[in-house]
Amino acid sequence: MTEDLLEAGKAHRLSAEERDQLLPNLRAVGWNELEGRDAIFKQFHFKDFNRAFGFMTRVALQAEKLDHHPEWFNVYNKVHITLSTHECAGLSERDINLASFIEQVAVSMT
Ligand SMILES: C[C@H](O)[C@H](O)[C@H]1CNC2=NC(N)=NC(=O)C2=N1
Repeated sequence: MTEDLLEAGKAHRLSAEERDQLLPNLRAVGWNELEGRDAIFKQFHFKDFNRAFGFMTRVALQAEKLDHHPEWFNVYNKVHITLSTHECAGLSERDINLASFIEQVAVSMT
């Protein structure tokens, strides 16, 4: 696996310029910045628990591959996800990449 894929190296908190460039696409599909914490958040709704858990399973396998894991909450068909990077105590490119992957999976599950 390439270093790119594993995103080896230290994560850095996104600069204001990087945020201006990277966040609008995610905002457009329902991701929002949390207040009081440097993280992004989105609520997903699926048809039923099977779809929700299938979605979570696919995200979990990718998260493990990337060594970057979501904070999430599930009840029945709802999944709430918060993304942030512990290493830099805030939002990094790893969160943007995982959010983009999560969007692809969500689209394929709805
Ligand atoms: C030791 C291990 O590499 C780290 O704890 C990884 C695991 N998963 C992680 N997930 C998230 N969201 N942020 C991290 O900084 C992080 N770090």
